[in-house]
Amino acid sequence: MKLVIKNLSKTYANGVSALQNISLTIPQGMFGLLGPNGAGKSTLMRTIATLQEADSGSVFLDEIDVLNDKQAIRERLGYLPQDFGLYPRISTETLLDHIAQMKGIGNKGERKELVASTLNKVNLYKERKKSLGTFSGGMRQRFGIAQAMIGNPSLIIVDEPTAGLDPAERNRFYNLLSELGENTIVILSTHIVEDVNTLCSSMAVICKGSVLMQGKPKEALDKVEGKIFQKAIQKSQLHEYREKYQVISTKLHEGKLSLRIESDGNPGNGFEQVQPDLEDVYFSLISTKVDLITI
Ligand SMILES: Nc1ncnc2c1ncn2[C@@H]1O[C@H](COP(=O)(O)OP(=O)(O)OP(=O)(O)O)[C@@H](O)[C@H]1O
Repeated sequence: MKLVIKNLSKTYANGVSALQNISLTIPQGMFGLLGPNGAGKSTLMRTIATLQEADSGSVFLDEIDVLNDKQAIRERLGYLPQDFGLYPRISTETLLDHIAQMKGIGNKGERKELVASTLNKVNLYKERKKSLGTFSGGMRQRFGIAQAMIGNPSLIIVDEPTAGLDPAERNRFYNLLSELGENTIVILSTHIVEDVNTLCSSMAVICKGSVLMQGKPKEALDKVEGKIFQKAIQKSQLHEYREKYQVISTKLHEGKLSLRIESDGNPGNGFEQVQPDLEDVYFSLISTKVDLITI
């Protein structure tokens, strides 16, 4: 099973070109879609989820023509949007039952069992009588996954799901997602590199509506191997260093600025070579398109 996106473009009425000829092949497993704010991730996710129209291009889930056979894809899709609307006063159990019904599970007994087992999987069974309005952010996201996974979808889309979760909830959420990735396509759209690093066997980076890379995280790392150097400088020296070097990221550490640069050879001047991580890959790609360096 794979999702094949070809030459997808979308320009909004205000002239913003959110997707510019995007082509991606997404295999089974967890796929990370990384990009900064405004990259076009949500536009792409909503288009695949048939919630908005593209101007041109095609999307196929195996033989299903996603953009033209919306009903067929909706039956096989689980979607957790970025702003997940809740019905604050309805109990968790009732709402999930309702969603299962909408997804075509007509038999009441079968639905009851499915709702119970799904709530168990996301660790909300004990909370089943509580209304969603009383949930914490992490509980809400776990409910969001429950409603996305019900009905056995072959494609699951989750849009920036870990924003605002504490580390324990984030871990729980990671575990849930990685289980889902075992026999479906799960697209995880995020600007958090750590999410992709932890979970995804393949990935893409998009920025300003274009694909900057796609492949396996390991292949992306190999491309910057031996090219990342680090040095601590004073904040006031940043401008001078940016003139001389290809600065890809900065981090404040104990009041000093830890600078990471990309260089084909050893830059000298007190720079130390470091083992690249996925964040370096991401910043190296993104820095060609947008300036993310601020202090
Ligand atoms: N309905 C809309 N009308 C006009 N412009 C829009 C609309 N939705 C998104 N945009 C613009 O399209 C671009 C891509 O937005 P999109 O929400 O797809 O990005 P994103 O990668 O999901 O960003 P974020 O991480 O901030 O959610 C942005 O410049 C955004 O301002």
